[in-house]
Amino acid sequence: MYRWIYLECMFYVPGPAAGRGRAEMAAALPQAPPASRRRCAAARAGHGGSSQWAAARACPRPLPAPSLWGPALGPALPLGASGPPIGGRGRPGGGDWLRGGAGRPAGCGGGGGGSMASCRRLSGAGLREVLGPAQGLLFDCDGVLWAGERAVPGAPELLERLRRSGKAALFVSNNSRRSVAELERRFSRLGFRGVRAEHVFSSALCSALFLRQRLLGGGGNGSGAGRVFVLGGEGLRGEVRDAGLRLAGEGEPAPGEPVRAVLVGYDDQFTFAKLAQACGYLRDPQCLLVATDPDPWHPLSDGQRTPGTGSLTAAVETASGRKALVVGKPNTYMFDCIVERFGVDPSRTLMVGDRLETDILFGKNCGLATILTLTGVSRLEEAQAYMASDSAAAKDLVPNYYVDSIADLIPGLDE
Ligand SMILES: Cc1ncc(COP(=O)(O)O)c(C=O)c1O
Repeated sequence: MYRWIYLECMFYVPGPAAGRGRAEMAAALPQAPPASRRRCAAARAGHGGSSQWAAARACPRPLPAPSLWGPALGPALPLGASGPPIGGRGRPGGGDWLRGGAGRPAGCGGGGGGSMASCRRLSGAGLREVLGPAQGLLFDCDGVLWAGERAVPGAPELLERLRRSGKAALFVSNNSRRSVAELERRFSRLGFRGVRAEHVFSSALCSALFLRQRLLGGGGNGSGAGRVFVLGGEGLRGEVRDAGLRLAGEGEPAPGEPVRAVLVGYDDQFTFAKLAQACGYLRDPQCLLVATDPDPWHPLSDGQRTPGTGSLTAAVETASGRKALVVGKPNTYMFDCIVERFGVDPSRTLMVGDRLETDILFGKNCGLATILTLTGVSRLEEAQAYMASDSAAAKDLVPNYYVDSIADLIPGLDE
């Protein structure tokens, strides 16, 4: 039986952002203090702050089993004392680290990590070749597991078959609309059995962890840390509160208490007045501008599109003259959160997504082999166009493999 392997305190470079154009898409996360290893060693030695939590946050341990559904899983490590090191694997500027591979794991199976993506249909014997050595898969949610309120046919069965094959599954979503608790209920409602909130890494959760790290430095209860102005709904606001931070406009502000961050998420009540308020806070250069995800738009069932967080972030960036730090895919921060909690071996982990500019680039940035599924946003022709391009940046958007639907992966798994 396979097991996730804990990679102790690895250092990566946060991925350059992409989505609506890599250059102007949100910046990679800022450089972190090179504290990860020290933190880990200190926590193990009992100097990690609030003991058990600090140790757990600093030093994730291998899971007892890869199954993330059953009792065999064992407890997930708590995420919450500090969040993973910010950009802890980084080196200044992000630059062209994708080419060089310093600190990056070797490729997985058919060419994750540093090797060239091939955009090959995954079928027949190739399915077993790729899925066989994998210890686990990361799944994007919308467009991969479900579309709106309908599960992709065969998707619940695939997760069940992965569980029976002893392979883990975790979920990475740029959707900042809902809390992970709400997402857990959604999994259940759509027929996905046994998925728990701690298996889900949303841009709302990870943004809250990121802000906690930046504003509280991994400890404290939020008092005196200043407040966060959130452009977003209750799901996002709840994650920020749960991370121990206080929201602008709620409760009694202490006299002179500053707003230390503006967090832009999906806000379907976005207004000119809110934009102006955000810009007012951002006049203070100490006030962070953070966005949950770079998604420019989302498809609707009638073929129309609805604006995504990336559109709102662009408005705030333009009006404030500031550049947002974008936490969600393709930035590697979500993967850092996963590694902190579960510890995974990137060289034996596959990333499955439907959007080239976020999911596939995220997989690439994290050193994972990637599978594009054609049930969502991106088309095969787009991947082929990126592959034909002379631009190295475009080639980073090419998946290693593609399938028509994730149900096509089922024959590659043992009974
Ligand atoms: C507001 C919002 N953000 C982001 C996403 C993308 O989510 P995912 O990363 O799960 O595809 C969606 C998908 O519907 C969405 O509605």
